[in-house]
Amino acid sequence: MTALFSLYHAPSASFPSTSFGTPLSTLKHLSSFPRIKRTLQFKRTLFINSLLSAESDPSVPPQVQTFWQWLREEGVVSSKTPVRPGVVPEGLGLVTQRDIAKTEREAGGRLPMATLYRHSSRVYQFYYILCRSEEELSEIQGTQLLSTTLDVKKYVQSEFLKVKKEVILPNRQLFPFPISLDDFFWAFGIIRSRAFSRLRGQSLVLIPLVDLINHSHTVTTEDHAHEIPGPAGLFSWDLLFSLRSPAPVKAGEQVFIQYNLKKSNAEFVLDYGFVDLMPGRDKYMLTLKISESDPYFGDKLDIAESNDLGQTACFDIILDRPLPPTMFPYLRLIALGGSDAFLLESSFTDSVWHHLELPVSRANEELLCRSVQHVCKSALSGYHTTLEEDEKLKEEGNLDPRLEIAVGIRAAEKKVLQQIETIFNERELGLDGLEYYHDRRLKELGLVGEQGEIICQPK
Ligand SMILES: C[S@@+](CC[C@H](N)C(=O)[O-])C[C@H]1O[C@@H](n2cnc3c(N)ncnc32)[C@H](O)[C@@H]1O
Repeated sequence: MTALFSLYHAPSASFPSTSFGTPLSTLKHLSSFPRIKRTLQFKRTLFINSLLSAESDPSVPPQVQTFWQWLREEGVVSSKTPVRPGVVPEGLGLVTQRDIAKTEREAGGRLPMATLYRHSSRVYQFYYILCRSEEELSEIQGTQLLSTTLDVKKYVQSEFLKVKKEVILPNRQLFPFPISLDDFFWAFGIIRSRAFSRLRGQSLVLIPLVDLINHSHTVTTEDHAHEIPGPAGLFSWDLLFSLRSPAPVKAGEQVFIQYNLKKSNAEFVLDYGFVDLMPGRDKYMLTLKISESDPYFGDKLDIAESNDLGQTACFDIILDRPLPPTMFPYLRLIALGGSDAFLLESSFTDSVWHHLELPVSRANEELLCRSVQHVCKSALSGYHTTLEEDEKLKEEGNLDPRLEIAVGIRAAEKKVLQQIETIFNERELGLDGLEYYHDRRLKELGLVGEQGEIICQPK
């Protein structure tokens, strides 16, 4: 693995594993902008002669050429740097200047951390989901992506008001122009899509140049950021942050990393502005809840909690994958009542979950099937198009890229909902053929004959 860049983070601290984007929960814990150290030290001596410098590549925007030139003057990059900025289908990217195959030696230079350059709108054409008009957002009407987007928007808006009051207004002279909510959305987007996260106890770092690296679904490891000891100045030694290509790359090709293996396509759109081709990213989150008005609420909650679930449980349903294993027991627990309520008695405390892993009674299984079918139907009725209409639009092609993403997201959600519906429709049709708690109990007691008949005396 070749190190593309290595850089020093002052003061020294450990760099645990790194990837782009950070969980929203992490951001929610930040009451204001994350504190970002102002200086970084890049390693000074880097790899091989440039075949084509960024400043001689006319397709690279002038701001990036100026930036690259400045990096050269600062000694951050040199003729030996193995990559250069290049114009690629994903906007800008890092293109190799020679074959990259194995790890080599590095040294350091300095780079002001606050140096950020605004990208052309082309690169970020998908990004501004937070800034999209009502009309554009209506294309994802009914989707979980829309509700998450609106929640995030509300959160960022409230953070903006706080930052404006506590930081911007009292320090007006520090800002070259008035900061609007849209500027704040832009900054939020930059951090979400470009910052390295999970560094040094959850802080975020923005690293210009390194952040030009794009994502590819063909990369199956998030192993690209490393912490290595090395020289951090003339007389100092520290831990260096090193970005490495996860795979060998031929000269002139683009280097990619894997941004995140776990995120859904909706999260990809929200964080990075594109959908990924990796299978398993199309998901629908089904939220199930034990109602407070349930006469057995307390008992059910105890059982859920002793099995690492709660009053509310969220299940990620993935397209073309089986349902999460704990979903059926939880559904049976919610639906438990009537003559099945004996399972909630204290004598069953230790075994109830085991019983819920298999069908309890016809009534219980039928109730849960109907409830899930109802949830799916109601979710499907919230979209303003049908799956067939979406598929037709996709087939016709020539969609505006933003619309293509919207259609992709809403079609994927509908496919998952239809998949869930089909599973529960088929289950309902097969209710008569299932074995329930009492059947199993009679078998255990030896009260069922060869032909399935109930016998009076144990065999
Ligand atoms: C960390 S930046 C990478 C550099 C970026 N391409 C640029 O021009 O500055 C992340 C952004 O690059 C774009 N990007 C990265 N990988 C992509 C991919 N596989 N497909 C489409 N866009 C991608 C998205 O706009 C994403 O938000």
